[in-house]
Amino acid sequence: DSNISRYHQEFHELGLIGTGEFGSVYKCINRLDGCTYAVKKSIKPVAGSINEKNALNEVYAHAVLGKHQHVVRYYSAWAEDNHMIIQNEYCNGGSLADTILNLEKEKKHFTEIEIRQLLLHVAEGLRYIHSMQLVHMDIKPGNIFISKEKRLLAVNYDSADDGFDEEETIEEEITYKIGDLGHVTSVNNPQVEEGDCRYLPTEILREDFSHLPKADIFAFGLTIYEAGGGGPLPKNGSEWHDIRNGKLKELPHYSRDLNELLKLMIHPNPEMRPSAVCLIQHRVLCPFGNK
Ligand SMILES: Cn1cc(CCO)c2c3c(c(-c4ccccc4Cl)cc21)C(=O)NC3=O
Repeated sequence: DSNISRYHQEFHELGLIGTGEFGSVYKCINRLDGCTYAVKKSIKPVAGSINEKNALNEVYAHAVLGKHQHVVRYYSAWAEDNHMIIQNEYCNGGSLADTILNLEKEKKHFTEIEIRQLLLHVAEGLRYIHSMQLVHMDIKPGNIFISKEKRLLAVNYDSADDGFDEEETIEEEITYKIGDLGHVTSVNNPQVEEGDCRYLPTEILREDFSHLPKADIFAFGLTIYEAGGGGPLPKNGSEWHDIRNGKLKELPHYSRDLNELLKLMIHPNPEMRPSAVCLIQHRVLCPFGNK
């Protein structure tokens, strides 16, 4: 019956995990399958408006980008009492933006190995999206979500005199996933909804949409630069232009190779930036030469 909300019928709301102009996101347990989901509720856009086009875009993109381990999974979407609701995979480790903030607070940084793992996961997700002739158009730390899974690695029994005592070695497996498909569009579609200006390449500002996948690579390069401690990124002004002229501060904790790769990813000429496929084969990501 229409006046009982499907949302409250199907989900037990655990709490608010994010708000913004996009709407509000709740951590919910599905009453039927007992699993946890991230559910975004946004005001239903006016029929025929840009917002409605974007809202439908997001659902179409999720439907096309079915299951990939480095893209946040979509389960369902529906409209009720003037709201649009989308039910996605819940990633229990927060966003990359949260991690970067926490690292800055504790004066810590990602190791080069951790940066490479982040690069590889997101490059895999981008390769999949681009292989479907789609582009994300809003890659940034706030849209990369983290799933942490504890795994029992080993159990050691050493029999002390009073019998067994076992030691468990638990490893935490981290998976990065590309989320928020609200700006996804097709490679050949001339209508582009610009993403966050801090990660926007100049050619998009100039409405040159001839190399859209490379706009994702540009934003991805600045995302890694921020994860490596190069942030916070300018929204405008001379610093903004310096970056678009290919000027990036050296990241002192990381290899020359990695610093060179980031410079290539934000190259002013989109054709000079490596594709997602090329990134995955890049020696920085396959340091042991396993091509
Ligand atoms: C603010 N926020 C925090 C989280 C949890 C991270 O540990 C989160 C998620 C999502 C989303 C999301 C983004 C865009 C569209 C729909 C959703 Cl559900 C937003 C999220 C999403 O799709 N999956 C999430 O885990």
